[in-house]
Amino acid sequence: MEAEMREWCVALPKVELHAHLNGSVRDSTLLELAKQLGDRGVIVFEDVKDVIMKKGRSFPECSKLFDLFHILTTDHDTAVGDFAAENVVYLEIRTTPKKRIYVRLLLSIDRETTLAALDTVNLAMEMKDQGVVGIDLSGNPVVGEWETYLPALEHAKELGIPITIHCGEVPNMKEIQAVLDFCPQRLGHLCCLSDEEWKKLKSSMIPVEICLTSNVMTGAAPSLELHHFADLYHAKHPPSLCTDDSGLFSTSLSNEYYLVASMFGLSKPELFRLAQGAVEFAFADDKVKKSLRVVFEHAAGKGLMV
Ligand SMILES: CNc1ncnc2c1ncn2[C@@H]1O[C@H](COP(=O)(O)O)[C@@H](O)[C@H]1O
Ligand SMILES: [Zn+2]
Repeated sequence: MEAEMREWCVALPKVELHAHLNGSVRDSTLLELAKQLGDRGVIVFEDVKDVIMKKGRSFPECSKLFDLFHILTTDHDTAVGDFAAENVVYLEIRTTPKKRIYVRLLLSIDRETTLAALDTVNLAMEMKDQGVVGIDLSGNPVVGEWETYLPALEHAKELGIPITIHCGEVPNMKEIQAVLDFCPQRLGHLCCLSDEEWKKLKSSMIPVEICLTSNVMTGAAPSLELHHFADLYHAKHPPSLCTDDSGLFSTSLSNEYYLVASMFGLSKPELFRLAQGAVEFAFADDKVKKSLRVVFEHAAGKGLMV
């Protein structure tokens, strides 16, 4: 039964709206990269080994890892980095497609690098016909002030670039209220909201990127059972299930769907509609959304809903 449900969740077409590129690198890959850097004397492998392999991750531990990600993934050991290291300035990379997948990029403003925020928005604008479809605000949630990101985010809004914001991973009433007032196209997390903010969110109908495993692992949510997904879902507030950092938290999008089924008792048709609904919150253009709708119609036609 459990295995059958897991398989069904894998077969279900899914739309991922909240995945950090470097957070999606597997820990075995990170370990391998760290080992190579250790061998070359760039880092001390023994110092980082335990951080990479540790399972429960508080925010301070996550931010330690974020710093490490930065070193590991900008140190030219990744495929694209190898080309960059030898001054290749334009790269046409080819791959044999196994299955059809649309990939779009959101550019993240990192809370720790306020100065780059405006440049990030301008870059997103420049690259809007090259796969970049939006802006995100993320990074260590206990760092930085909302006011310092606001001008760049306002600029993005004026340019018509869709925005999603990490909000309420830690209790920060002032910022949560300001973010809700800002009214981005999507919001991520929303774990630590007061009753009043909760009400405001629900009346806004802003879609929420729900990251169950991430929230439980970082301690942003008290437990899976008590996660606010259930409340939002029953209030018919639009949620979309996401992984956040599938590598960092050893999860997958199929697993997040499975967790919702096993923890909150959603049926297959309900899970199907949850996945299907996320198409409408994607930042991709209408043409892409149209073909995604067809993917779900076909899947329903093939009897996947039951
Ligand atoms: C756990 N919850 C989280 N909260 C906030 N920011 C997070 C995050 N998980 C990841 N990131 C952000 O994504 C970066 C890694 O991917 P990229 O280098 O951008 O591909 C991290 O450095 C952090 O800034
Ligand atoms: Zn995130």
